[in-house]
Amino acid sequence: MEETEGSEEQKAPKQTEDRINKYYDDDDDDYDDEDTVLDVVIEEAGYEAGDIRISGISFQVRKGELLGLIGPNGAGKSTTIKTLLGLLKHAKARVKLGGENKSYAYVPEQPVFYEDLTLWEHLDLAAAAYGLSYEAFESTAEQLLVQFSMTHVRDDLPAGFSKGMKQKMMLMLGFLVQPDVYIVDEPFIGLDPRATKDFLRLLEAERERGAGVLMSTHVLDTAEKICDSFILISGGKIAAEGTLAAIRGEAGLPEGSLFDCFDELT
Ligand SMILES: Nc1ncnc2c1ncn2[C@@H]1O[C@H](COP(=O)(O)OP(=O)(O)OP(=O)(O)O)[C@@H](O)[C@H]1O
Repeated sequence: MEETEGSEEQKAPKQTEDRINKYYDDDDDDYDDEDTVLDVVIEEAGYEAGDIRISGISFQVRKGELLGLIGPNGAGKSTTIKTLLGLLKHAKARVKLGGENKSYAYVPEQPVFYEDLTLWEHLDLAAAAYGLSYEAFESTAEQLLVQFSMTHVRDDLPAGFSKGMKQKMMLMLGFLVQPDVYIVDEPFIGLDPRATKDFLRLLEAERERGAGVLMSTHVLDTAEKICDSFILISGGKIAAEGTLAAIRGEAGLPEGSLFDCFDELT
């Protein structure tokens, strides 16, 4: 089986699971906030020894919270996500997962899939990797196919899917396993308005269930409407963080849109 369309750093959830768990210390006495589902402290990280690309980036995601990771091109958003997934060798970082099952799903920006597995087989594989019963898998997968208008391509190979359909498949794989934490890298590019709405509705339901979400995006008007708080990264460091009100305060724009604040602060 061959994987396509993603770099080595964009592996599907199962393959990064062991790496993220490596960082998790069950016996850590400092970790006593039961509402925190993701706790990240990145001292520094880069792709080569001695070449630091991000530093001093720390944040927490609580149950039900949607934290938006924003910043200009090259600011360090993807590097932050790769670091917290344990994909960068040159990183000084600490990542802790909380929640009921200490589970997470990573939805990469570039779809990653197996050439010779159908959409249904991908869902089946993800469900098996996360230990879902066949009954639970079947009913949730059927529901997701309907919700994302993908029932007609259930038994097709994703290589023949459009960009948006591939993106929908990645989102479905995440939603299928109902993790404690979603780590989503730029979900909106490629989705049509209907799919965006479907995605946001499902995300909202997952947040109501108690899942926390870290979402990197450039789509600031949507981010402004849906995120509880933000981290603005610029030049590999945190330039501003907090609620929209806090970001407005940092930018000196009390009525400013997230877009205007972003412009001012970067
Ligand atoms: N694989 C890589 N090897 C070396 N340097 C990299 C690699 N990927 C990113 N970088 C560098 O790390 C820095 C941060 O890049 P990163 O991809 O994290 O930015 P980003 O905020 O995700 O940008 P974008 O919005 O364009 O996706 C940049 O200087 C970039 O050139």
